[in-house]
Amino acid sequence: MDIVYIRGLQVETVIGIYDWERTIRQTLCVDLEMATDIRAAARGDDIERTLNYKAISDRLIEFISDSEFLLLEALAEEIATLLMDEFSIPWLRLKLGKPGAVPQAQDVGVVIERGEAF
Ligand SMILES: Nc1nc2c(c(=O)[nH]1)N=C([C@H](O)[C@@H](O)CO)CN2
Repeated sequence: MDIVYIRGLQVETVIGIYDWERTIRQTLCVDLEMATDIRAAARGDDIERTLNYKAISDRLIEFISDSEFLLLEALAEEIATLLMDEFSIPWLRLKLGKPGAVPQAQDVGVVIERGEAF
């Protein structure tokens, strides 16, 4: 199994359970690992045969920017479903960090794995 990844993608959005959080935009940090087999793309030197991290980053930015979830958990599940459906990803590991949420912590958030690796 091979991995195409995106690390440290920063996106501003409305997210949080408190009233004050519904009135501001906060920065989330996305780390994403996606299972794939890169051999066909490598053989053909062909972007069409692999997971295009630029296209996936653009989709993530669009979706997260437009969303207004309360919980990171809810956003993470929606992102996983969307990416697996739209880009035919069999397995992914997604980390959503909310670095500003707890001032005493460097970062807080969730990590999920969905699908089956091969
Ligand atoms: N497991 C979670 N815990 C908390 C979340 C969350 O989304 N998932 N959210 C908050 C607040 O919105 C927080 O980020 C404000 O500082 C608290 N705990």
